[in-house]
Amino acid sequence: MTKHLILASSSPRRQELLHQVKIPFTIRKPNVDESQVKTTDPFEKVKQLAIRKGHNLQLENKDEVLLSSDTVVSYKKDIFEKPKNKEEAYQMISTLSGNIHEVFTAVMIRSSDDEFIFVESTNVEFWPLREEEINWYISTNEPYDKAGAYGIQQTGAMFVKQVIGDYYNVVGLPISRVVRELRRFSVYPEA
Ligand SMILES: Cc1cn([C@H]2C[C@H](O)[C@@H](COP(=O)(O)OP(=O)(O)OP(=O)(O)O)O2)c(=O)[nH]c1=O
Repeated sequence: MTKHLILASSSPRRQELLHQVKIPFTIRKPNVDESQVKTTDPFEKVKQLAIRKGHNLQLENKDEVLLSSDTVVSYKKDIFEKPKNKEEAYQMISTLSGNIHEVFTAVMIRSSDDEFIFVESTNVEFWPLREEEINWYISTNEPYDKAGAYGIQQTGAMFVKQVIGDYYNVVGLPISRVVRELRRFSVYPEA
């Protein structure tokens, strides 16, 4: 029997990507204090955050399947989440300038009798950036709701020299793998 997806996320990108592949869903927003997760390892961090978001909400019946997710940007030993202000946004983008960084997204899928979590990683290379273009980009206000202070799917595209791995993972959900894993939970696209 087909089950119904509950998206435990307020990210507009995750909603758009599920719409793009025609998976019907209902949004239920988790309320999680992300500062409780202390690990400095990006793989562990996204995993623990996705688990917290997923377990913050109740499954209301056996026909529901819940999906939660978390994305961070990582360069060398640093983890970049959403910048809190202009200075943090500048610091993040200037660190990424001219370098290859990694984007980690964890996805947790759970039903009343099963649970599965995976982490996908994508490498992104930025062109060397000028101070003026970084400041101009920050003035568009695009960085503030995005891990690493850029949106590859928006104006941030102008920084990207190459993407190695799943592009959609950078946007916040590795959608083709998600479709495959959801099938195992009896959640399918609808025409
Ligand atoms: C790197 C990058 C991140 N992002 C976004 C994806 C995520 O929405 C956000 C990382 O923050 P998250 O904490 O993963 O997600 P969120 O707070 O937006 O939503 P929720 O916790 O309710 O699921 O950064 C982009 O949109 N484009 C990009 O290029």
